[in-house]
Amino acid sequence: MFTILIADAISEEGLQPLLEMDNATIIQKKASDPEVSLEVIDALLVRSATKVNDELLNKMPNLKIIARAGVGVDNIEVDAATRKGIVVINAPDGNTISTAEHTFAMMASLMRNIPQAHQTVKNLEWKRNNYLGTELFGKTLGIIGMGRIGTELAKRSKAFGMMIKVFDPFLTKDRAAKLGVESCPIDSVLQDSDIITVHTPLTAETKGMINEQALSKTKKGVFFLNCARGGIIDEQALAKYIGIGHVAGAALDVFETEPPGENPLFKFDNVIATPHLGASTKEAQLNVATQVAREVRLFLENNPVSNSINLPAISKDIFEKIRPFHQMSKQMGYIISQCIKEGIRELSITYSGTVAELETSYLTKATLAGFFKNRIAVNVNEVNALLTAKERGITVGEKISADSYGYANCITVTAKGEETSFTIRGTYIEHYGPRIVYLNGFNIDFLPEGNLLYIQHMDRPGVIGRVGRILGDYSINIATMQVGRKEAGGEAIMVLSFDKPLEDDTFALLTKLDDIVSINRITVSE
Ligand SMILES: NC(=O)C1=CN([C@@H]2O[C@H](COP(=O)(O)OP(=O)(O)OC[C@H]3O[C@@H](n4cnc5c(N)ncnc54)[C@H](O)[C@@H]3O)[C@@H](O)[C@H]2O)C=CC1
Ligand SMILES: O=C(O)C(=O)COP(=O)(O)O
Repeated sequence: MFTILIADAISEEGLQPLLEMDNATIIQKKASDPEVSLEVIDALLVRSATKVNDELLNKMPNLKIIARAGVGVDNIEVDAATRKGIVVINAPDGNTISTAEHTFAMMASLMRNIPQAHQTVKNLEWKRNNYLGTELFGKTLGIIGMGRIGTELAKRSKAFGMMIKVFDPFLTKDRAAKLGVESCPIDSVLQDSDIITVHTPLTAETKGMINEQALSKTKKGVFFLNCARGGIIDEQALAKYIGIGHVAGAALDVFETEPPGENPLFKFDNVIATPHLGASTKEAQLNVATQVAREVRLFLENNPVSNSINLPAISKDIFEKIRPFHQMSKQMGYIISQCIKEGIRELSITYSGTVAELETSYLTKATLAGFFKNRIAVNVNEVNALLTAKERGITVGEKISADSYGYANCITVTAKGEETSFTIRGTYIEHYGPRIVYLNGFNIDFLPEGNLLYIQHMDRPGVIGRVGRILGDYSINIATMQVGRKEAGGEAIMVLSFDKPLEDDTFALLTKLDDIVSINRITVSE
């Protein structure tokens, strides 16, 4: 049973995929509501109002996924979520049109003084001479950030006869040409534009990117728009430049603090504002809610998600192909972790045969997840596997090899510690399942599941019998048993499986037997 918290106002109609789940309880309350038991929540859905910070995440140990029903994830501490292995997803294109339309509406309103004039009419005033506007036609619009919203705004503005200059370091010349915009350095956008609008995410790099220095490079009489994020345009600097009459006006949908409270910009009649309404249309809200609700459901039902911020996208088709290897990789990581008794400094994984053509990086992360399970307190999964390895100084290597040891596919994992190293190899056989075919120098063949006992011993008569006798004396049923050796009379291994975990006292007796080199209890769950 899953518990899903919808912490902000999200379209009920869009939430249908979640509401229809019969194994989920949906709670629609603020995360700060004392009635909400944060510790049981599996999935959290938010818009921009809820601040998902480390403090909140620490109260949600069961949380597996955070869904942002919108684009900007600056209200979510993605690094903190990643460290905790929590997947973060958003709805990247559900509100693009609405936000582009809102930006355009703000631009048109600003240039024609519509909000100010509207208010005077309602106050029974008729001040036609106070509101001389400016045409959009023939003006240069400077767009900083030419992503989805910037692009849709450019299309609409071109239809109004505007010239478009764009600054976006990730925009290629080809794409700019296709869109009919001029791609140029930021200073050129600042110097030549009549109206400047920002459409970047709020990041360390974009925060305050329109500061006093940038404003000083603009034309006198320039207009500014911010329908992206408060803070991209420095509010104090903007107020100063409006105050001295350099900036002719500004239209703002977003603020450094929301709600903004007292703000130096509000005293200017040529500043118009909306309360973060860019995405507030019926259509956008239905789109974003449906997108995230579908993704959260897919995720909870163990399927891949496409719009993750901290996990590489993987299609359902590809995921279906790697699913068996994914499980086997986790199992191998988990087995290695129980066989090598020290901390490791290196984990290298070699893929051969058909598996080498699949998304191997996902499998590498699964191997690490298996390795860290039970070694560290944090839940490690594909989201935080590489980060966790890095934090612990473990080098992770991935190789493709042409030698698949006669199998259609195989994965070889080697872990190296200071003193020891351990190698395991597995193959997946269609209609038969995963098999471990090599353990630290020995060919073998066993199913990596359940309660296993891995014994390294000398290949001498009676060893297997002595092990069997102790198990028999304690009424322990051996489900399967596999043996392997390099040469007669040398070292050998046996791997046994049981229906129940082996008790401590039985295990202790086995460790005392002659000719046993090492003995490991291994549990492979999932
Ligand atoms: N007011 C509202 O209600 C809404 C606001 N937004 C905001 O709008 C932003 C943009 O949304 P989309 O266009 O959908 O995102 P997007 O990811 O499609 O586009 C962002 C663009 O900014 C560019 N960029 C990143 N760093 C840059 C930099 N330092 N300088 C110049 N360009 C840079 C990227 O290359 C990308 O092309 C979102 O991050 C969000 O904060 C989004 C939706 C609604
Ligand atoms: O999608 C975005 O980035 C937005 O800013 C929309 O925010 P909201 O969901 O309306 O709080």
